[in-house]
Formats: sequence, structure tokens, C-alpha cells
Amino acid sequence: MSRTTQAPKALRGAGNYIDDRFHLAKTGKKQLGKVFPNHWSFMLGEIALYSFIILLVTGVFLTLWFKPSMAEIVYDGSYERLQGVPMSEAYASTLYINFDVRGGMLIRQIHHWAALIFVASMLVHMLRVFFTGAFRKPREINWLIGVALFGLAMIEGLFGYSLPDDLPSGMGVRILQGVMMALPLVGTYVSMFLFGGEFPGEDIIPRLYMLHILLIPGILLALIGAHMLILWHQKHTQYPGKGRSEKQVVGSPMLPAFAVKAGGFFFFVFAVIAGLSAFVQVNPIHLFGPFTPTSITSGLQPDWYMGFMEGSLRIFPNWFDIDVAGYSLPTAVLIPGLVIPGLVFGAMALWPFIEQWLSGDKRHHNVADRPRNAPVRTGMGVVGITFYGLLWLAGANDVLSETFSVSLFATTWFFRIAIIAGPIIGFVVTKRVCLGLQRRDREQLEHGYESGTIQQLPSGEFIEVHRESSEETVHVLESKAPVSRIEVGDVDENGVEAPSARGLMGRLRLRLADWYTRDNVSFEGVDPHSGHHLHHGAHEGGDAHEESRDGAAT
Ligand code: HEM
Ligand code: HEM
Repeated sequence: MSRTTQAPKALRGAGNYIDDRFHLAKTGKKQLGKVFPNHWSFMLGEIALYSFIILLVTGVFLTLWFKPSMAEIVYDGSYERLQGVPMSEAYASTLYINFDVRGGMLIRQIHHWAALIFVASMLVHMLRVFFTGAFRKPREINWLIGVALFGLAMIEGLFGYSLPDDLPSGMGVRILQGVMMALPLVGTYVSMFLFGGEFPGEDIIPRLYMLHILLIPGILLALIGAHMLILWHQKHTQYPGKGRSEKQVVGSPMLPAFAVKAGGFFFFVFAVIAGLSAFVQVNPIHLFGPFTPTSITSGLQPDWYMGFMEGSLRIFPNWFDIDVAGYSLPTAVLIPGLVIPGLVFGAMALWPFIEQWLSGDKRHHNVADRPRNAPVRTGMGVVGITFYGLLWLAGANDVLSETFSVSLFATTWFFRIAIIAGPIIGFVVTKRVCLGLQRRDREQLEHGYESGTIQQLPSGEFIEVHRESSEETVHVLESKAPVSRIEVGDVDENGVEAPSARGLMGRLRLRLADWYTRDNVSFEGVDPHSGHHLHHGAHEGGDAHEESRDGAAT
């Protein structure tokens, strides 16, 4: 006997009341059945989202006791080792959260760990999007929002790190001021404006506080909202496979499968952050002491996401300063502190448009690329990782020197050379590996996979038996887009428009387009399993739920 479940009367009443006014039932039904593709790499954006929520909640807790004031007091709280020490109210209030507020130290730890994981998950999420080409049309705007989110999150973290006014806080703010002062013409004014006078002054902590708890989180929240709305509207990309096309999305529906999974995953992320916070100490401000402009510590590192800026400043040579009309431009600070980060973020923001410009490809892409099938893009991604990673390591050049007992000058020079050679080597090796994998894919598509079974033919010859790949694998292998090496003025059958050869820019564009596609292995004319020595293999099934990209569930 079957029984239909009905919501309790009161709930139904409330539902009807709302539906009468807002007519949400129809839209709600459609939206709640929305299909989400399943792949572990799509959980990286979720980790960023959940750690952001944890930051908001723990941040509000911290504001209850934190005092954003530079007024000097003499400490007489419960941490005995600092009693009688003059310090700012900001530092004293953070010590108070640590030692006098119940659970205070744990919440500070959670806030800090969540910040570290927030930026890390964002970075890995961004790499996933980059290497799968998920930034291509129609998702360029979401990519740009992402780049803004990444930059803002770094600044938000730096400002949060500066709030407790302990020694590392003040050192971070000092570097920030140094970089600001290097700005041509306006540097000193910008610094005076932010600090309300000479460094450090009394104003900086209240100002950073306002930015940290109100303005930047507000902008982050709005941008994340827009990011999610756009994602919802455009739907997710999906990896190639059986039944997955540019027009169809395959995965689990929002209710119940995806909602339950996402809810559970939130608690998992929270548990990992809380576990780390309970057992692994981060930023023990009570051990560092209050900031005084005359003190400095050695071997101290900033939070990981500021590491690449630190490295950039540490290894850039102090070769020349430029004098323009009586103003000096300190290149050793200006270039590593502003120009290099500007180039890194500029390249990130522009890449989707550069790629579109040189390939002429204006099609919609909903099926993700396999990284090997876009060797130049994948190579450029490795250039970015190597460049960023080396700068990041260079930010710890003193720690590396001490650990490996090499001189500081040797590590500095190692990084100065590696920062140029590393990305070039990275690009060449990656591109070769991608092309090698493409050749292997082509081979597998044509001949099936190597079974490991060796047979001896009557003639005495030994052969390896190849078996047919599953239908799923064939779909994945066949997903490689045709290599578009089109001639000037052409539009190919995929709507890819050829670069124009006119003018200097036109010729440059053609050259780059050629560089982008040259060497790519063509799969055209390859008939699956047309090779010799094949035996039939197993076939796998596809996912259960499908939805067309224009919203109709099937
Ligand atoms: C993306 C968001 C955020 C990031 C990356 C971030 C990061 C940080 C970091 C790294 C610290 C230093 C923690 C420490 O002392 O060990 C900090 C401190 C602080 N944050 Fe945030 N935070 C964020 C959002 C918020 C929000 C939304 C609030 C408040 C509504 C907030 C309130 C505070 C307060 C009051 C402190 C000073 C107390 C302390 O240092 O323990 N934060 N934040
Ligand atoms: C606060 C930080 C961020 C949050 C909370 C966030 C959240 C998400 C989520 C939950 C998704 C869907 C699931 C997934 O693909 O992982 C997504 C997709 C996407 N994100 Fe982010 N993201 C953030 C930062 C970024 C950054 C830094 C970039 C790139 C620069 C970026 C670009 C994209 C793009 C292009 C998509 C669509 C991908 C697709 O459809 O396959 N996001 N984001």
C-alpha cells in the first residue's frame, strides 16, 4: 500500500500564504531540481564558500571583544609574562580574547585557519578552472569576478593579520607602507592619508579595522553572491564522457542528492578547520610581544598568501634608482612590490581574452577541456605556478638558508636565476608531456588499450593483445576538439574565425595563433578501434540525471 507524504497543516498554510504573494512554487520546483555535475574538483569552490562563511561567523565573535585602538596602556591581564609591558589597546584586547574569553583562543585559531584555507582553496579552485578551460565563453565574467575575489581576499587577510598589533602585525604594516611610499609622485601622500600622519601613528588600526570588518567583507559577499548567481544561471561545465554534450548537463539534482552532499561537506570542512585550530597553533601573538617600530624578529614568515610578495621584494636586485625631475623612483621596491604583482594579476585577468583573441574561438564551451588537449594553455599554467611558487619559496630564503646551511646570498642568487629559467623549463617540459599524452590517446583510440597479455603467433612473432576501451573512455578520448589551423580570412566549420593578417598586430596574432596550435596531434579521421589485435572490453554506464542547458529536465 502506498501513502503520499503531506506536509503538516501549519506548514502547508504558510507555504500557500507565501506562494499566493510571490508565486514561488513553479520557479522553486524548477530550481530545486537543478542538476549538478559530480566531480571531486567541483568541491574546491565549495571549500572556499564554506570557509568564507566560517570567517564571517568567527569574525563577528571576535568583534565583541577586540578594541581597534592604538591608545597605549600598561598590560595587567592574566598572561603573566607580559604584565607591566606598555602596549596598544588592540594588542591587549587580543590577549584578552586569548586568555580571558572562554573559547576565545579557539575562535581566533579557527578564524586564522579558515583564512589560510579560504585563500588556499580559492587558489586551487582557480587552477582547476584554468586547466580545464572553464573560463572560456560564456564564463569570462565569472573568471574576472574570481580574480577580483582572489586579490581582495589577500588584502583582507593582510589587514586582519595587522589588527592585533603584535610584532609581526606591525612589521607587515611597515612593509605595506614602504611599498606605498614607492608609488611615483603620490606615494608619500597616500601613506600620510592612510596613516593619518607619520608611521605608525594612532589611526591605522581603526582604519584597517573598518576595512576588515565592514567594507571588504561587504564587497566579498556581493561578489561571491554574483559569482554564485552567474554559476546558477550558466550551469556548471562538465568533464567529457558518455551523454555529456555542450547542450546537455549530467549529474545529481539539487534536491535531495546535491543539497545533502553539500550540507555534509560544509560540516566536514568545518570539522577539519576546527580540528586544525584545536591542535595546530597559528600566530601565537602572546609569544611575539607588542609592536614597536624599533624591534624586529628574525625567521618570521607572513601568512602563506603574502609569501610571493615577500619573495619578490627579497630577491629583486637593488641595481638602479631613477631620478625624474628631482623625484627618485626606488625601483628595488617599486618593481617587486607593485609592478610584478600587477603583472601577475593582469595576466590572470586577461588570459581568457588573450586566448580568445589568438584562437578566434567565440563558441560557447560547456564541456571542459582535458589539460593535455590544450598544451600551450597547460604550459602557461605551469609557467604561472612555477613563477609564483619560486617567489613564494624565495619569501622564506632566510629559513631555507638556515635549514640547509647555505649562505643567504647563495639562496638569493639561486632564486634570481631560477625565477627566469624555471618557468621556461616548466613550459617546455609540460608542453612535451601533453603532446606525448595526446599521441598515446590517439593510439588508444585507434588500437584500444594495452592489455598486458603477450601472444605468440604461429610465425613465432610475439604481439601484445589490445582490448577495446570502454564506451566511456572512447567518449573521453573523442572529446578532443579538432585542431583549428585555419588560414587567413577563413571561418572553419566550428565557427572559429581566422586571425586577420593585416598590420603589425595582425601578423603578431597569426604568429601566436600558429604557436598556440602547432604540434597539436590531430585526431581527425581516426576510427575508434580500427587497429589490429582487438578483443572486446567491458562498457560502463552513465550518470542518472540529465538536464538540457536551457533548463528542461529529462
Ligand atoms: C574573507 C574574510 C576574512 C579573512 C581572510 C580574515 C582574516 C583574518 C586574519 C588572518 C586575522 C588575524 C588573526 C589572528 O590574530 O591570528 C583576522 C583578525 C580579525 N578578524 Fe578577520 N578575516 C575575515 C573576515 C572577518 C570578518 C567578516 C570579521 C568581522 C565581522 C572579522 C573580524 C576580525 C577581527 C575582530 C580580528 C582581530 C582579532 C584577532 O586578531 O584575533 N574578520 N582576520
Ligand atoms: C571567494 C572565492 C570563491 C568562491 C566562494 C567560489 C565558489 C565557486 C563555486 C562553489 C563554484 C562551483 C563549483 C566549482 O566549480 O568548484 C565556482 C565556479 C567557478 N569559479 Fe569560483 N569561487 C571563488 C573564487 C574563484 C576564483 C578565484 C576564480 C578564478 C579566478 C573563480 C572562477 C570560477 C569559474 C570560472 C567558475 C565556473 C566553473 C565551471 O562552470 O566549471 N572562482 N566558484
